[in-house]
Amino acid sequence: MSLAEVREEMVDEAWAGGQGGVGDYLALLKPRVMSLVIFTALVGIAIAPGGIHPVLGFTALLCIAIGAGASGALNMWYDADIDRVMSRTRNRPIPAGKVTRSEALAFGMTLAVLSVLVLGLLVNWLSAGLLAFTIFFYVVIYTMWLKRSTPQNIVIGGAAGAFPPMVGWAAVTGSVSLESIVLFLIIFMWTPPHFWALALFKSSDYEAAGVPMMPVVAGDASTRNQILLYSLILAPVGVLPYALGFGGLVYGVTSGVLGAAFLLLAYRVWRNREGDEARRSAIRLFSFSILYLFLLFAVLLGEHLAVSLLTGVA
Ligand code: HEM
Ligand SMILES: CC(C)=CCC/C(C)=C/CC/C(C)=C/COP(=O)(O)OP(=O)(O)O
Repeated sequence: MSLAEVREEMVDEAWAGGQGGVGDYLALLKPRVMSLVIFTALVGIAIAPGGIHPVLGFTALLCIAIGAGASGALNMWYDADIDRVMSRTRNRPIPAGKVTRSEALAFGMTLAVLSVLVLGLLVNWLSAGLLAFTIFFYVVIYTMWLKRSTPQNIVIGGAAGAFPPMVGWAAVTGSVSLESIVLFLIIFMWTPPHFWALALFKSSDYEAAGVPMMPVVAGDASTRNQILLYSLILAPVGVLPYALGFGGLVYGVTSGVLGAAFLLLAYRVWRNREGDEARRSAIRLFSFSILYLFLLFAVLLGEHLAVSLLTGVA
């Protein structure tokens, strides 16, 4: 069945009520992926200079979390046809028949509007504007446009995932400064190797769904070259917070070691092109990519908190 036929069939189902429970609505928020998005936003909030009242800081984080979840629900609303075809996603609430597309749309829109309004009214409008832009970028620019039209989809669209620390930083400072741009750049350079490593061993899924992901369009060899290229840029960009003085020595050393490990795994993906070893290398890089980003931001946060405690400066 083509995507157009799948979409047609789903329109007929759209107004029949689903039997979704709380768990299905929670799944619409893509909680596992969004947990790391939310963590990077938390770090943006925590290391921004000047500090913020804890209640407001918590409110900002909650709004970012709800906005991120809302964008996940809107992504699942639009991508229901693709999700039904791919083995990795066919048990999601919409293809599984638990939630209808219109229910997901209403749920996502309500949460998106609420998260932006509350952030604007209670914290500041710069961060609310950035949050609205991030949701728009993921749902409209990435999901509705680029994902189905170009193999550069995740390079450009992936910028959405890089905004959350900048939103957090803006919630505290009311500004966008070099530091938050560097945090953006780290996630921006990280996204292509993170996703293409997975796409290398899931490419048949994307091919079946007609999604022009890099390995489907340009082939595995070109994807491997590009993974290595982005990893070569990512490793030094990851050290920039230290070079610019907002990450301490512990961060400097850790980011250097983590960057070297990332590069080594990317090199192995580049070198191992055949059989089981190729698959294992790609899975290893994908899994490590998540640990890499988590540890990088965790060390930045941990060292910042430790120094603040020792010097008494928040
Ligand atoms: C356009 C950019 C991105 C694409 C296409 C992408 C794609 C994916 C896919 C397909 C998975 C596989 C499993 C799943 O669906 O749960 C995944 C897992 C994951 N991604 Fe990404 N990702 C992107 C950006 C990000 C960003 C920005 C973050 C966080 C900062 C992130 C964090 C994660 C995490 C934590 C997992 C593991 C989830 C689990 O344990 O199941 N991803 N990603
Ligand atoms: C604050 C805020 C709005 C944050 C949004 C952050 C964001 C854009 C994260 C992107 C991560 C993600 C789930 C990509 C999946 O791509 P996909 O949708 O192609 O993956 P799929 O095949 O699993 O649906």
